[in-house]
Amino acid sequence: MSSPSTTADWRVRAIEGVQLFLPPLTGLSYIVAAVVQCLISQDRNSRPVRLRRAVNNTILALMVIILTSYCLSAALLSYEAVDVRRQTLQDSILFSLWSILLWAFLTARFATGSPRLGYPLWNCWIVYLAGESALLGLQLSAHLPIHGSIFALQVVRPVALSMLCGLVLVRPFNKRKTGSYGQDDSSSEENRPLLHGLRSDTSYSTVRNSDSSTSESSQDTTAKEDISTSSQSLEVFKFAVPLLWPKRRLGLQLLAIGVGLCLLVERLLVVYVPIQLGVITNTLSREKTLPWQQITIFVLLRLLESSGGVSALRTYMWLPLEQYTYQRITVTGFNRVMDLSCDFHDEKSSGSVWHAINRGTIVQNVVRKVLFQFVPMISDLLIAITVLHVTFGPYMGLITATMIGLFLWSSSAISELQKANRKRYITSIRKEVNTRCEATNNWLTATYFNRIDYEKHRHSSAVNDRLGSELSVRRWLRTENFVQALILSLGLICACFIAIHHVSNGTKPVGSFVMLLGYWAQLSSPLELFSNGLTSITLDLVDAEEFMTLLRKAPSITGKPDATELRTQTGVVSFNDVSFSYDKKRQALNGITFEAQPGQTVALVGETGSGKSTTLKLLLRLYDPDCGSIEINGQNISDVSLQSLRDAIGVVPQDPALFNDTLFSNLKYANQIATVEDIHRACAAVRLHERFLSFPDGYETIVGERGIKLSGGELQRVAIARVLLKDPSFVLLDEATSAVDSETEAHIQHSLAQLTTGRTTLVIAHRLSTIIKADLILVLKDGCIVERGTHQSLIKQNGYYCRLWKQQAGLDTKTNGSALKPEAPEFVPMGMTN
Ligand SMILES: Nc1ncnc2c1ncn2[C@@H]1O[C@H](COP(=O)(O)OP(=O)(O)OP(=O)(O)O)[C@@H](O)[C@H]1O
Repeated sequence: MSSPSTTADWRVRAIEGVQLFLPPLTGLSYIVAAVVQCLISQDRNSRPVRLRRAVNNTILALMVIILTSYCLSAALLSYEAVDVRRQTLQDSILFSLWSILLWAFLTARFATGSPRLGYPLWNCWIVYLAGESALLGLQLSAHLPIHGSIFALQVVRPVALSMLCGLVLVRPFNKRKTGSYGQDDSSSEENRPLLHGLRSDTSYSTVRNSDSSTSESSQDTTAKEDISTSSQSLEVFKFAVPLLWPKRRLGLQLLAIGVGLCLLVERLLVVYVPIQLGVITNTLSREKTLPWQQITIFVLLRLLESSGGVSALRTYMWLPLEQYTYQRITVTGFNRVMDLSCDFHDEKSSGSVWHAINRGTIVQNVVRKVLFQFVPMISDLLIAITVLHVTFGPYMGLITATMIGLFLWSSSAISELQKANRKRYITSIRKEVNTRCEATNNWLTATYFNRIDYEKHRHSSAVNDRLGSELSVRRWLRTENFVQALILSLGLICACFIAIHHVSNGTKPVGSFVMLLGYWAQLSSPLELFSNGLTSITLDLVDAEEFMTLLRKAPSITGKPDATELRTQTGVVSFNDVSFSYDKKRQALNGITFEAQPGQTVALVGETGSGKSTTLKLLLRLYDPDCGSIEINGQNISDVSLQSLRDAIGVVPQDPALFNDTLFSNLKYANQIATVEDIHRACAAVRLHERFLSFPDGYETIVGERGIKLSGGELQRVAIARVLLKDPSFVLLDEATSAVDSETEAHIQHSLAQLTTGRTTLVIAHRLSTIIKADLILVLKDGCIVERGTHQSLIKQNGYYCRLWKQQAGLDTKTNGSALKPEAPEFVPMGMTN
């Protein structure tokens, strides 16, 4: 072999340039493509494609061939370099070593992760194909002397790369059905978008939105776990940053800028402290006098770098920002839950919703960890590689990069391995919280059935399950730490050899060795932080995503932007051929048509589950009908604002609930501008005023959770008093007298008569005796109106209503001795008494 005669040839320079820049540029393109892919991951078409085993193996084999060819090239070139000292050889060896590092990473990623194709990988293949082809072309045209086997390896690589790229070209990017290379990935969990099901049909998905909400919910967790931590972080960032940036708060924005500057200064300190230490050592070894000036600078830099220095200032400035973000996140989460529609609230488990709202602060944690731990860590690593590369030459840079690569790869590989453990851990935490919530919420039921011990046992086994799964996660963490410590030590040994070699040769001063030790220490801590942080951030991300799910959930019932106010002056309510189904499988209402004239009372009767409550829910727009329309005074209720609609309607529910507050506050809840006199008058109307005054604390009596400290009759009358205070135009009564004895019922009937006077009323009744004077009685069966008319006309029809009436009469005769006693209380609207 002879040295090239045309070293000044531009082609040689071009070869050097390609060899120098190809590996880092490809690495960079991989990162950029990964980020871009993650940013557009919501777009189904851009998601990576899961591969068949055969294609998978072919790709893996080709990647291994390329990796091996670089290993062989490095070995052959090194062997050649023993005899021939030539700069181009050194460049080629370095190029091979960097390529080994890159391809080892790509191959390991492809082999250990669930194999999938995506832009990042395609990108690397294409860039490398271009680079290797250019190298080959330049080498041939420059007539550079080249070893036969090295040349053969140089030819093998573009061929293998072309085959890889060919696979990309043959395989349609967006193929969704089973094709020559891909499986139908529409069902693949791996290929679900990050926030799969989080837009409208979420893990909190409603029966209405999804036929298979349960299975989807459980798959959600799996899908979330399958997505890499980095892409999850980006998703959280995309979502959280607009929420966390203090818009229109100049003071806070300045603080945020201050925090950014502190981070920058901290990075500069990371560079300068070890350099300064090296300078002191060099001065000491040269001059044998104390370099006071250098030492003072070093001490100052160390002070600034310590936890009492710049980082303390950063933390100080971060505090108001942290409070701001907490306020925004918690308030936004709570507001969203309160704004969601009835379908969500029917479906939810309160434990998981509270958990999700509380865990909203995790979003803040993720942002904080990424901003203050991960971004600085990455920049510290890049700085360390650059400084060591510049100080000790390319091999030191290579060793540092290899060590970092191995470290990060082992972290993510172990993290991948403990995916199942982590999933179990997360599930067990949820189970523990839910068990606790359910048991305490249902304490009374547990007591009725003497199941307190059972609940205690259930809770304690949930806690044990949680602790058990936590133990395996923590054990894996220890293993991870051990592996990483090993990698760090091996890296340090290699680096020390290179540094000592330079120092002993006299090419570098002793100070550079001290500087290396300083950098290594600086490298170790962020890397260890990374390994611990990765697990905690993965867990945080699952929680953060749960919170994001909540925020992304849109209410299914909303007011139209051009909604008008409801006109309530007359008070006609009409249902026009209304049909509705909760789950789109079973009809709850079918072709309901009726009209309630102003001030009239329309009664809904029928067997249980026939759709009576659903009719009232539709009028309140808790749900929208699937077809047909509901009108009030000729206005379709879906065209008026929800606010004005619900303002106009008063509801006395079957099972009234109060807040755990005083009687007075609970009554005032119905009308914030009601005076004490108004409240007393309303209570007097329902015959409760005297009774409340007789309580030791009077109106200040705390009613207990959901009003547990009041009797059923009292509760029902408080509900009526509240509607009286609200003074609505329409009244909906759902079994308002269901929980009372005959005497109380008589009182309540009196109150109801007052309440319904002049108001259009829809009333649900099981006891037909309470509605015999209603203007219109609708008899429902299986969601349809089977009979309609007044009591007398329905009895004359001798149909279903008549049978019900007779049944109840018989039942009443058996139980009370009188079927429909003439004195039995009847629901007689005030307007109908004469
Ligand atoms: N949130 C819901 N999700 C799914 N199905 C529901 C829901 N609420 C009610 N249903 C179903 O819709 C049907 C009608 O229920 P609805 O509550 O209107 O009956 P009802 O006539 O008021 O019964 P009851 O007299 O027992 O109160 C029932 O079959 C019920 O199981």
